[in-house]
Amino acid sequence: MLYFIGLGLGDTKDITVKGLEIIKQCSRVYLEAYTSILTVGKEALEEFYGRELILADRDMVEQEAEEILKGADVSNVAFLVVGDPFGATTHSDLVLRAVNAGIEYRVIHNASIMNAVGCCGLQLYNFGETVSIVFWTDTWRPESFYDKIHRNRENGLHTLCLLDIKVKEQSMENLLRGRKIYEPPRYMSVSQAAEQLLEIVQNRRERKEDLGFTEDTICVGLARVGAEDQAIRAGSLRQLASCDLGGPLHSLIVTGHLHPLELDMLRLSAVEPATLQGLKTLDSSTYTS
Ligand SMILES: C[S@@+](CC[C@H](N)C(=O)[O-])C[C@H]1O[C@@H](n2cnc3c(N)ncnc32)[C@H](O)[C@@H]1O
Repeated sequence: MLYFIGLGLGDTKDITVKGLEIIKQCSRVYLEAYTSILTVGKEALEEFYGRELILADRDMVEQEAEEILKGADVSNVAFLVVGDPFGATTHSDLVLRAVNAGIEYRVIHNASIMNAVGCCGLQLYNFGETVSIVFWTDTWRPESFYDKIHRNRENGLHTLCLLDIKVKEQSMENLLRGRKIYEPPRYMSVSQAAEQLLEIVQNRRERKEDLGFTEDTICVGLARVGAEDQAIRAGSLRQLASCDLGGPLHSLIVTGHLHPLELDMLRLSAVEPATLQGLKTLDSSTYTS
């Protein structure tokens, strides 16, 4: 059996009892290490689970999947994923490979960033399509995520923006020389994402194009959701561009239509209370309906 086990978002202890019991009786345990991270690190997980973990990077999962599947038809193998195994990243390819190889699989779910963002007070029902914001380079500066956010806002919906993670990247020089030397990992911060969005707003303004949102649109920055030191900041896009939320991982929400209850929740984490002050509120009796 191949088990896909979600580890949750915070620390070692967020694994479910069921997940932990399964890990303890698996012959091999892989830790997927490229779509998300737990800031506690691999060693802390190994100590808590009492098991050695095999790091599974993108190359291993995408090109050497047979290695992971080896023997899973006669013994139990676990594939650990931070968050939920099917939250944002589906790992469908590995599921299909297992099924094609006649290997049974089972999923042990856990909290995902896809639902935990509700902690900022925005209703999960009011979110549209999730987008990924990628690190720009000198020569590659896509703007497609801006259009998706724009479309969500036209429908009054909030947009969860997942922010780029770069692990095991090679510099152009090392790549060309075939040297397996990797750059330090990079995790996009809320301020970096907001900077890129502000630049797109500016570009579109110069090109006199339709603006889906501006520097004054209310956004929410979230960092290390689920961890003891999680941080949430609500403010304008411009304010979030100069907001330091500390270590990874970060997510950004661009709000759509705000219900008064959502607005009151956002006020609890306002960067600058005055920014959210002018926006309309409802009489609190409305909340109970
Ligand atoms: C591919 S998604 C995560 C998928 C993961 N399996 C899950 O269910 O949460 C990775 C992105 O989600 C966001 N993210 C994940 N965990 C987070 C956390 N604890 N706090 C804030 N953002 C987080 C970051 O933007 C990160 O780059």
